Amino acid sequence: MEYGQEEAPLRVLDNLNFNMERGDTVAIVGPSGSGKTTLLQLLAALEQPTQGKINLDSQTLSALSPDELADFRRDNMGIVFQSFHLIDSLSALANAALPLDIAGKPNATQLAKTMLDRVGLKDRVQHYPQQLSGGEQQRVAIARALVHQPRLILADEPTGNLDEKTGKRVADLLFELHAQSQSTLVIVTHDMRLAKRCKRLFWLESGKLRVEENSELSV
Ligand SMILES: Nc1ncnc2c1ncn2[C@@H]1O[C@H](COP(=O)(O)OP(=O)(O)OP(=O)(O)O)[C@@H](O)[C@H]1O
Repeated sequence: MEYGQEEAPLRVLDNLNFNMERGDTVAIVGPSGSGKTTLLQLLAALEQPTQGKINLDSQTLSALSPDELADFRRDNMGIVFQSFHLIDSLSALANAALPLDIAGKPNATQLAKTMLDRVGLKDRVQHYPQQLSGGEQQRVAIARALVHQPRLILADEPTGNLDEKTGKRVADLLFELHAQSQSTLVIVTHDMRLAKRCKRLFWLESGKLRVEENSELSV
């Protein structure tokens, strides 16, 4: 994966080749600037690889048009962004219901309420993002990412902005929801305690990937 102009491209990821199994938990780790977010964006098809391809089950993501990609993402992925990306003009409930609303599901509000309850925000459903703490906003973002039970959950530094206690709570929640839905969970993190809760560690450095099976899984 390269960024930038043709005459001076910046090669961020170089010849990566890996598989993930359904139900896997993967932590993407590595120094700042090593391409962790880039890799997550590629998996989310928010960026396209300069060379090579990414398949999710039998679907090659780069073969899809932007509209098809948006539909594919909506149906199959839940993305938790580092800076939440909540919509300020929508309540917590409307934010959490968004993926289902967009997909035209009739019971979107009820499912979003149930999900907000599960993330401990039953009493905050009518609050707007600016009326919520960082941890609460992150939990709304998780509820929104998981409300449609995606096959693939992608989370970029999901605990990065949170204090230790809230961070642990948010991480517990991600793993719990992952276990219940048998989805594949991919987390970008600097936090090795969080990374070690994953079955596999993807170490990125100087554009290369080293995959390590986690023998000391600490859930
Ligand atoms: N849109 C872009 N255009 C040009 N260069 C980019 C772009 N996005 C990222 N980069 C560069 O690619 C490299 C990898 O960035 P990336 O954000 O993937 O790293 P990271 O490992 O997630 O870093 P951090 O841990 O600091 O968040 C960096 O050198 C960055 O400057």
